[in-house]
Amino acid sequence: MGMRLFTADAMRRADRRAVALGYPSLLLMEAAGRAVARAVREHFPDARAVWVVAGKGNNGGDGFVAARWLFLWGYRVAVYAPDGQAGDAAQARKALEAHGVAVRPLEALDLEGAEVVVDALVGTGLSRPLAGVYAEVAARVNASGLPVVAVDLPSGVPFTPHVRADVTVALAGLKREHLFYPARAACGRIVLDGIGMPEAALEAPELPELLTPEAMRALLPERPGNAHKGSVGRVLVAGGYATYTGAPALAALGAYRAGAGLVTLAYPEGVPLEPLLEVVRLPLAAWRAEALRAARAEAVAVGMGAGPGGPEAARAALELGLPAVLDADALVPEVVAACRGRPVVITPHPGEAARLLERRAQEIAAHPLEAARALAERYGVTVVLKGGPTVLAEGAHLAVNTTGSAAMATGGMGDVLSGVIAALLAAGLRPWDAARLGVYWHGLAGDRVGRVGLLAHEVAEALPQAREALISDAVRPFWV
Ligand SMILES: NC(=O)C1=CN([C@@H]2O[C@H](COP(=O)(O)OP(=O)(O)OC[C@H]3O[C@@H](n4cnc5c(N)ncnc54)[C@H](O)[C@@H]3O)[C@@H](O)[C@H]2O)[C@@H](O)CC1
Ligand SMILES: [K+]
Repeated sequence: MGMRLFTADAMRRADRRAVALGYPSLLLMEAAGRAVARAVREHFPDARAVWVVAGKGNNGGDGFVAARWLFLWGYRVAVYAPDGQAGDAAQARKALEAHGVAVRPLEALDLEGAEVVVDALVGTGLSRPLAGVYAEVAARVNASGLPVVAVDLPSGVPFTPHVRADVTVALAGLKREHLFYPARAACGRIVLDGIGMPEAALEAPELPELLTPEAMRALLPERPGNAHKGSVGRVLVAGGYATYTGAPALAALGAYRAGAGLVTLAYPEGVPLEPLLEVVRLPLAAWRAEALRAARAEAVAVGMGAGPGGPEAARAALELGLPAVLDADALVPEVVAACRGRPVVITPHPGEAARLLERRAQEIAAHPLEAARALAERYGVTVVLKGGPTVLAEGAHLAVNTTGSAAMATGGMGDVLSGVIAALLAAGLRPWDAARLGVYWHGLAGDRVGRVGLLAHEVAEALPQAREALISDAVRPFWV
């Protein structure tokens, strides 16, 4: 089973399924609280005094459990919470108080002497922005500068105000707030703990898939020992325009670094292309399919730096009937609308997606999952909606990438990605597999180069070693 990205509702359903399977919910809370206590011990090994702020729901219950274990491990512990817990959370509170640990009201919060704060005010049960004493506690915790370990989610996200955590212990599964900004920025380092939740309870194929190293490794095309340059994928890159001489070259580089055997670059005659020794050049007087056939390609990437010639280049490339990646200047509604049901991957950024959906780019960026799904529905193609994180859609399937960083928001990065996906299509992968693996691998390569100042060609250069790392099991997802 692939890993899924949960919403609060979906996690509640998983909870109920676990209970229906016979799994006692108090055991989940015990495991959750203990995982939080362990996270405190591991991430702040020098701390001896931990203050816990807890709410009325199960998130608070996890906080009481964490406080009990920290107390038993010899920490100085102070716990602040309102009265009125019920069910498991009330039990967890009693178990803590049985050790003689007093729970004081939130209003009495005094952070003097604390070395770490555990934030267990609210988790997935948040129903409105924090206000009153909760908002005050969040503000005081933030202002204290003390390290914060959040239980499941930093309390208050995705609204403001919210707690800003250094470590967030995600329970049972990752939620949207752990992946998407601005909430993600409040999480700090994210560690996922399974809390003993039965696998069957977590099965939720309707939810977006999270791209994991295991799942992506399985998609890597094999490279037979007797491969030759014509047998592992021939890619045609079509693009370029007066001032955009680097974009198609970067796509060609991406395709080669992702394993293509031969890359041909078609571009308008007279465009002074960046030199790339290994690329076969195909200068054209006009964008015509007959001319492009000469490349004998198995997949095509079109649109990178094509300027106003983008739509024409795309029409000619699509006439070849090959699996295709449409990017940049090829992403106009009339062109994409002709691709329904064909093996076509489109790779818009929010601005291009806005053009295709006739919406505002801010709207797309604020609701990327919904936008990717809408694009897939409207155009009947495989969608790669680039962003932090990149979101993918095909038919009813959604996926969210887990590699890459804001360092990859630089010129040419998307061109490399188009080349990578085209190489994977040429190697025989289905569009959904080529798109998911391409996005994941590209991000992984970026992560290996650095966190700021990345150049697109460096990311392309890092693709082979990222692949080696993936194959040799040396890649850990960000939540481990
Ligand atoms: N399967 C799971 O994921 C498990 C989840 N557990 C914990 O349970 C949490 C969810 O528990 P609940 O559904 O009880 O919800 P929470 O405890 O997250 O929040 C609900 C409580 O917060 C109050 N509340 C909501 N919005 C508020 C606001 N703005 N200001 C002040 N109070 C507010 C509600 O009235 C209610 O008392 C998870 O985040 C996790 O920490 C664990 O106990 C173990 C199992
Ligand atoms: K919390």
